[in-house]
Amino acid sequence: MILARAIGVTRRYGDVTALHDVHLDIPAGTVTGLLGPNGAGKSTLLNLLVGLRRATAGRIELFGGDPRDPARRRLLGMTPQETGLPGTLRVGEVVDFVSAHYPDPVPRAELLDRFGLADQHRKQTGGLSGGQKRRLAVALAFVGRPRLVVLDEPTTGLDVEARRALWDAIGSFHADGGTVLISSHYLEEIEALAQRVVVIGQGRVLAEDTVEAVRGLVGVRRVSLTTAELPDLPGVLGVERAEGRTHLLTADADQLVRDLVGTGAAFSGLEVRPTSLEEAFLTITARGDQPLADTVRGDQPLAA
Ligand SMILES: Nc1ncnc2c1ncn2[C@@H]1O[C@H](COP(=O)(O)OP(=O)(O)OP(=O)(O)O)[C@@H](O)[C@H]1O
Repeated sequence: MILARAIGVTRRYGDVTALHDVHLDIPAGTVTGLLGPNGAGKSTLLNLLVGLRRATAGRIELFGGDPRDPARRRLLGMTPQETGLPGTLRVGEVVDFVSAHYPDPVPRAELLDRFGLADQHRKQTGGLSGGQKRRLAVALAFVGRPRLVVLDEPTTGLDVEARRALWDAIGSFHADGGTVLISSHYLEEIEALAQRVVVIGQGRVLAEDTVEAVRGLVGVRRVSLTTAELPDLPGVLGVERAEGRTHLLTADADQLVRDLVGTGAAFSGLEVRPTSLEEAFLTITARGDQPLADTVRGDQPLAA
């Protein structure tokens, strides 16, 4: 069953096209990760799916109908990228207030325990740390036992321990049959949580696949060296030259280095480093608007 669906959705803000002809299905029982660099259109897509914004063209379906219908919205839990909590209310009071909107809310103690906030229930939210506020904001998305939870970069600003605690809570919701759509900049976050990943760049869906397949696509390494003449090497996705250095992009740095040594070419200052996800996206999306799977091919240089 498909819980949420974008059908040929375009969204413009004035002259900016934030999303262009996006198709996306969120099947029940899955954790889908939405991955993309800054400004890719992730928040816009999430906000459209939950009915906070309207599409310029195309259609959104939430639980088979209009996402603005309150009866449908009640089956949804959402934590937007930025949340404000009333600073003078206590943590427990905020949970009670939100719980009152749902017929069968998760009991307060259970919810706070699940999100590592059990000790904080008497504290005013204004006195919570940034990480605690974020955890509370995410916990509130789960209070009404939603069928679908939408989380927009839920762990931004959290330390490693808090991030893991949140992953555990999201993971156990999924283990109980829950459906989650989560956006993130962090590949490891998507790897930890999602089975399926949708890569979005410049307002378009560039890839939609298992986490493993997409990791292969964006797992590009940068091999840098100083050399007078670069031999022909297999598996080179792109070549850049800057300040006397040659930078090769490849999905298999070990093999590339073996091949390089095998050619007998003279080189110095060999360095291998992972490209960041951001960098990989910039390189890949710089090629234009082809789907990622078509873009990352060994026979095409990625960078001019
Ligand atoms: N309210 C708005 N008014 C004008 N332009 C907007 C508005 N919201 C988003 N945009 C633009 O739409 C594009 C997509 O933005 P969006 O926030 O959806 O991206 P994102 O992938 O969520 O980015 P980030 O990872 O930085 O949160 C960007 O170019 C952004 O500047």
